[in-house]
Amino acid sequence: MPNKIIVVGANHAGTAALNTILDHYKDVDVTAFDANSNISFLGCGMALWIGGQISGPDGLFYSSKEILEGKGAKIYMETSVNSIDFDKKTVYVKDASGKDKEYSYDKLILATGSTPVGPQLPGMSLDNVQFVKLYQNAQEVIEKLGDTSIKKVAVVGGGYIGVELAEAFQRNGREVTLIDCAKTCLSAYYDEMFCKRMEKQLSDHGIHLAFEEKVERLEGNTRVEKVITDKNSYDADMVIFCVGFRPNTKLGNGQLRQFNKNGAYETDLMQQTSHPDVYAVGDCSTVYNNAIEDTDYIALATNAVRSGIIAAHNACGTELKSPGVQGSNGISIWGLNMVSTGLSLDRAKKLGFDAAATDYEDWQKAGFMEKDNYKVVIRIVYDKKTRRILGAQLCSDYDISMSIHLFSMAIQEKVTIDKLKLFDLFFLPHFNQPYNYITMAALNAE
Ligand SMILES: Cc1cc2nc3c(=O)[nH]c(=O)nc-3n(C[C@H](O)[C@H](O)[C@H](O)COP(=O)(O)OP(=O)(O)OC[C@H]3O[C@@H](n4cnc5c(N)ncnc54)[C@H](O)[C@@H]3O)c2cc1C
Ligand SMILES: NC(=O)c1ccc[n+]([C@@H]2O[C@H](COP(=O)([O-])OP(=O)(O)OC[C@H]3O[C@@H](n4cnc5c(N)ncnc54)[C@H](O)[C@@H]3O)[C@@H](O)[C@H]2O)c1
Repeated sequence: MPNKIIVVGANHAGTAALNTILDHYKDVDVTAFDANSNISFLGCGMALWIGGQISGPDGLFYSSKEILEGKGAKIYMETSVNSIDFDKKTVYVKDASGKDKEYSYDKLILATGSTPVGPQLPGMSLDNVQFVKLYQNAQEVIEKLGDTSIKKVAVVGGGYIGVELAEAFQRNGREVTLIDCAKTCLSAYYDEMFCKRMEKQLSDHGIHLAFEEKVERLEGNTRVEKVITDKNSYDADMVIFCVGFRPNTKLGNGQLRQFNKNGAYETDLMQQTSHPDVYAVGDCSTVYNNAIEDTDYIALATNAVRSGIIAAHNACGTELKSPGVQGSNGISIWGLNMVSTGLSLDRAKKLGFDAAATDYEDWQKAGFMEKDNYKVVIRIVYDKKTRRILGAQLCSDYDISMSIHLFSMAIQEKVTIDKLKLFDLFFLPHFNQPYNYITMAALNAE
């Protein structure tokens, strides 16, 4: 077992690694550095906070320096790791008081996460042009929203963050324009028929949609006033950019093997990098995607936590391999719930699969259940040659979120669409129908 483990970055992935080491390996000397002043901020709460759906940010943290130190770790906050000598196994840091220090390790876990993509456009340095990632970003936006002259908010990027924030700003009493260069919102996660349903939900609630538009510049004096796209101009007192994340790999650039698509640290199933003593976890690293049966980049808190646990056990000498991931995800906007896992039909085809989809729409519960009964739309994507399930999407005003886990497991275990046809699903009128839409969609598959 190694004596000394250093964890760089102590947000979701780093905290998961630290907790695993502290809970299971009593004799390890574990030290963590984080450049920020807080640990474990749940970014998912930012929209709920802005939209007034929760009363404040207090519940959005589940760990702290004190909690981790109480379990035996040494935690240095506001301490940036500036460089690493991977041969000498030494990290070089600048501590909170500005002093340079160095620390040696036996095993290193990199959990340096990601940073929001910032397009290089004229006007990006104007006031009220915001990014949303850290707790401090959320605080700043909330503080600025105290200014009632901020009436119009433009959200650039209609992915998960953008759609959630569009709802949040509208709930907050602002006029919202949601801009995306793609044809629709959430297009990385869902096929068009699901995206269109979300589009309708957004426009029914007053969000102005501007899709297939490319932002060219921002205009204003000191404060932003306009977003100029290749097709239109929108008045905006605040502009939020949420056009994706980029892995933060400054410390290992050129020294550790990197994913050809975006430079994330390439890891194996044990989260080990190209250097045997170095692991990488969370948003700075790759995962194995079972749907494509290959290495991939999927930035999610869930993957951060799982990869943190895996790296910690391996760094401490217990071999643990990841079963891979499916990128399962979900969103709930004004009560419209959508969940997906694996590949959409569109993405499967783009990746070269001979893919097909089987769709079904029905009521959630038996027809005689007059209350709280909602329509559900399901799509299951499968490979026509191997019959392997590649993905699934569900959409309803009913809470169908738990159904997606079945498909996540099916993709992980390489279940075929035919196996799903007579799969045992219970029936109780309070919950579902004897001819369950999952069964019906599978039975209808060609
Ligand atoms: C608004 C928003 C909503 C989200 N909602 C969801 C959701 O609903 N579900 C979901 O699964 N995911 C969601 N995500 C994504 C999720 O937050 C990320 O996938 C997750 O934060 C990744 O965790 P991480 O620990 O790998 O990286 P990060 O959260 O990026 O943390 C990296 C840490 O490393 C530290 N660090 C970096 N470089 C250094 C250095 N050189 N020295 C010291 N410290 C360093 C940073 O200070 C930071 O604390 C959301 C993200 C945002 C922004
Ligand atoms: N509910 C959840 O699970 C949840 C919630 C929030 C964030 N997240 C994760 O956090 C990460 C970051 O989220 P995100 O919303 O920033 O990324 P995203 O990948 O979900 O969406 C980015 C969007 O920006 C658009 N875009 C890209 N460049 C653009 C440009 N120049 N102009 C206009 N539009 C542009 C894309 O078409 C896409 O729709 C993702 O991995 C996401 O899955 C997950």
